[in-house]
Amino acid sequence: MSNEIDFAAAAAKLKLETRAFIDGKYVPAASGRTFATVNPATGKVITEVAAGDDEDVNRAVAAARRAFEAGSWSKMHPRDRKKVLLRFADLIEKHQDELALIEVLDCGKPISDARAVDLPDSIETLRWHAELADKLHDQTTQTPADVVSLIVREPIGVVGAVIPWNFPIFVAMWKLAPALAGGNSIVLKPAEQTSLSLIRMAALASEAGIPDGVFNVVPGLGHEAGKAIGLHGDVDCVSFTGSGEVGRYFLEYSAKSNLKKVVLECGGKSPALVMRDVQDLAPVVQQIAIGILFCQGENCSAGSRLIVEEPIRDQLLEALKAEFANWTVGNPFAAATRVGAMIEARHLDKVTGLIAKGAAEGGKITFGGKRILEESGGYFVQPTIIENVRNDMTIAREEVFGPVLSVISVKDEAEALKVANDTPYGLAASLYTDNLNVAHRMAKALRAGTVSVNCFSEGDFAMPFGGYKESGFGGKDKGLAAHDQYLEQKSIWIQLR
Ligand SMILES: NC(=O)C1=CN([C@@H]2O[C@H](COP(=O)(O)OP(=O)(O)OC[C@H]3O[C@@H](n4cnc5c(N)ncnc54)[C@H](O)[C@@H]3O)[C@@H](O)[C@H]2O)C=CC1
Ligand code: BAL
Repeated sequence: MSNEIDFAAAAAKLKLETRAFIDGKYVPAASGRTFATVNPATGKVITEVAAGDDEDVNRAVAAARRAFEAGSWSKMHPRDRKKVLLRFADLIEKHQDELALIEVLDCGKPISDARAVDLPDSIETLRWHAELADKLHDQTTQTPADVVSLIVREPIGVVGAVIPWNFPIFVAMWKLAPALAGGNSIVLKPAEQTSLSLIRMAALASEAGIPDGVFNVVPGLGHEAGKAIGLHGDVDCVSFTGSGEVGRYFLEYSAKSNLKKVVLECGGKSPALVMRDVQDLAPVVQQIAIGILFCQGENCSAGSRLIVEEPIRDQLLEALKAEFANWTVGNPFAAATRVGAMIEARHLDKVTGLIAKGAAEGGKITFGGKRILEESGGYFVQPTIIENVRNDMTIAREEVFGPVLSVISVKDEAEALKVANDTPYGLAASLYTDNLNVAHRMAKALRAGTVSVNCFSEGDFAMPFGGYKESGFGGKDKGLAAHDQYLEQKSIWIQLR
């Protein structure tokens, strides 16, 4: 497939599975209800998806628990689990064109992103965690001669994974890969906007040899299926990515039910800081643009606040506007498209509403700022730059989750850090400087879970990812740290006789 017509035509021919996947089988929702899933680039209904609720979650959790207790996965030799997960990765790779098309259809993200980032990174993430299945050793401690101590790690049990719509397969993989590698059973709830790719992936998990009941997918609405997972007394851990509002619900659900472990990744308002010493602005503007425009800004770590030292502000903004002009917005199936559609009409309204508020509170829109391509029926927003932003304005405080960059000028490094850290969030920050001392000093001072220097990056799958402050709670995705979320630690103290 090499051109736009191929991608669109191939997407039109997809045979989409829309049912839940419970105990190794596709099944309709127990209630028989469905909900519509919409193509964000056309506003048209793609298909109807099973609307799982309490009953479906109960069935999925029961299947997950049965499988866990039976031990066909949880007690399998870790080396064999590794082989199955590597087969799962191979199958995803074999079907990656199809999965990328589904992702684009349901998410409105550019096909170039889905093919170059979402799918390959998901596959590599799965492989990396699979490889760890037989390499994470237990520990011992120094003891008296007549004692043996063991610190062993055991799978936590049934893991609920509640997934957002911006990176359905990718974020799901951040959770599934370490959880499965550790021997857990999973009940996964995709975001209602983007259920299709994860429903499809369930069949590949089964084909790879993951036993029935270990990998379940229950599509459904947040306040039904999501809430049912959160409140379920037999779910041991929930790993969630999404809004802070819903993250807080999961803490409440846990408190009201079985005190299940809760791990939250709740977005951000990440700064991109540009220091006056930067000599070559060309690579910097590219990275700033990627930071805010990749995935049309629907990215938890999006660099949405540009904090720039006054002496280089005008030069930087001029170059940045030229760079923004290169980011083609439109049909996500077109190979040249770099900015797709906002996920849904409600989100489009949120993004355009925040842009308007930014202007009303004193910001100056100097690039973009409007909904475009309305005739397509899709939810497209222009890449947007708002200047003269103060850090106390709504546009600088709320997560926009769109292609909207707020520009805040500062006098010096101290003010840059003060503004960067003056946010309830703390997910990520990127920093541009040619001075190694400035880089180290500021990287240490930034209150964020990930700091990238001279690039916009979350780091690869080996790097832990999660936020400080209201951006994160309870653990990290990715890296070795991700395994801790899904493993209990047991101390065994043996008195020798
Ligand atoms: N990666 C991130 O950091 C993400 C951040 N967001 C932020 O959240 C804002 C709103 O987007 P939404 O789709 O409304 O995100 P959301 O937080 O409502 O949705 C995320 C997941 O939570 C589930 N959910 C929703 N309500 C629930 C409830 N009451 N109980 C249990 N589960 C529930 C959803 O079905 C979905 O699977 C966005 O504008 C963006 O600012 C949204 C998605 C991802
Ligand atoms: N940046 C990938 C994860 C997320 O946006 O939720």
